[in-house]
Parts: sequence; C-alpha cells; structure tokens
Amino acid sequence: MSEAGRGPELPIGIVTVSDRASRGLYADRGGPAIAAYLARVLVTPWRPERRLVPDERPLIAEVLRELADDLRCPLVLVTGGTGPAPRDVTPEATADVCERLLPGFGEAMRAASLTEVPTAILSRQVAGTRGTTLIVDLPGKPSAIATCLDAIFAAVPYCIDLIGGPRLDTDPSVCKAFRPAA
Ligand SMILES: Nc1ncnc2c1ncn2[C@@H]1O[C@H](COP(=O)(O)OP(=O)(O)OP(=O)(O)O)[C@@H](O)[C@H]1O
Ligand SMILES: Nc1nc2c(c(=O)[nH]1)N[C@H]1C(S)=C(S)[C@@H](COP(=O)(O)O)O[C@H]1N2
Repeated sequence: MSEAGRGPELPIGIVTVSDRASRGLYADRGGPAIAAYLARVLVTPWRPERRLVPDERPLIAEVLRELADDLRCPLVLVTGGTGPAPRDVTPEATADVCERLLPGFGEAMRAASLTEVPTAILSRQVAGTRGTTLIVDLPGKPSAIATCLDAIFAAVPYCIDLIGGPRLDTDPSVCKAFRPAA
C-alpha cells in the first residue's frame, strides 16, 4: 500500500458530466469508454477514480479539485457538457479550476473529430493544468472518446513530466508517447 493507503497504482480521474446519466435515465457509457481506452494504452499501473455529475458548474469544479488536490491524479479526463447548449458548462468549470490552459489539446481533438462529424466544431472542449494534474475535456458522445484521445495521447505523458507529475508509460503498439530527446 502507498503512503495514502490506497494502493500503489496511479489514480486517474474519469468524470462523466451528464444530467440524464447522473439521474439514472440512461447508463453512462462515456466513463466506461474512457476506462477501456486507458486500459489499452497505459502500461503504468493505474486505477480509475470514477465520478458522475450533473451539468452544474460548481459541482463539476468541486470534483475536479478533489481529484487534483486530494487524490493527486496526474490525469483527469472529463466527458460531456462541452457543447453550446445552455446547460453545457464543462469548459467553464475546467477553466475555473485550471491555472493554465493548453489550447493545443482542444484544437487537435476538434481537428480529429472533424474528419468524422461536421458537428465536431460545436465542442468547446478545453484542457489545462492544476498543480501536477492535467485535465482534458472530451465530448459527451461515447464514440468521440477514442477519436479524441488518439489525437492527443502521445503528448500526455510528456506534459505530465513537465508539470512535475509522475511518469506515465504507454504501450507503444497502441500509442507511442513522445518525449523530446534531452
Ligand atoms: N455518458 C453518456 N453515456 C451514454 N450516452 C451519452 C453520454 N453522454 C452523452 N451521451 C449521448 O450523446 C448524446 C449527446 O450528448 P450530450 O452531452 O449533448 O447530452 P445532453 O443532451 O446534454 O444530455 P445529458 O447531459 O442529459 O447527457 C446524448 O443525447 C446521449 O445520447
Ligand atoms: N468525435 C466526435 N466529436 C464530437 C461529436 C461526435 O459525435 N464525435 N459530437 C459533436 C457534437 S454534436 C457536440 S454538440 C459537441 C459537444 O458535445 P457534448 O456537449 O456532449 O460534450 O461535440 C461534438 N464533437
């Protein structure tokens, strides 16, 4: 067991933002899709810290702070609530808690999604850092998750190195993490 008594694996935050899934009106398929992606791509031992919250800015921000500050997740992936509808507030909540935004993540994910659906431009998804945590928004459609993560994951381990987080290693047959030569 680690110091925190929660096991040696790195905690990774998986947050689904959905009014209906959080009320039990449909089963959450976004969180499981993220977990399945991480299970394929990461060789570093990790464990999911799953959260399911309604589209409420303060609640989303509170969960992101908990995962970053209390659980010290190096990576938090958030799905849902990134669009232009009035209740879509995930990008605002992410920006509320991040110290710095990384616009390249959103740009790359929208560009990849745009090869699949013209409505990709409707996602306002952002990414940013809070302490040693990288937070990345993903669209709510479960099918968007692999598309978006494929577009960015090669840069995720080095980003976490640069902010002082733990080393994450990927299975190179799934995603070759890029770390510039020293
Ligand atoms: N977590 C999820 N699990 C399963 N399907 C989802 C999930 N999130 C979104 N979807 C599907 O993608 C569609 C668009 O997602 P979006 O995030 O815009 O949902 P929404 O219309 O805002 O509703 P809600 O917040 O209640 O999920 C949804 O109508 C639903 O069919
Ligand atoms: N890859 C991918 N990206 C996508 C989509 C999709 O189906 N696949 N849906 C788009 C749509 S229709 C919307 S409204 C926005 C925001 O979705 P969200 O509010 O569920 O996060 O994501 C967009 N990005």
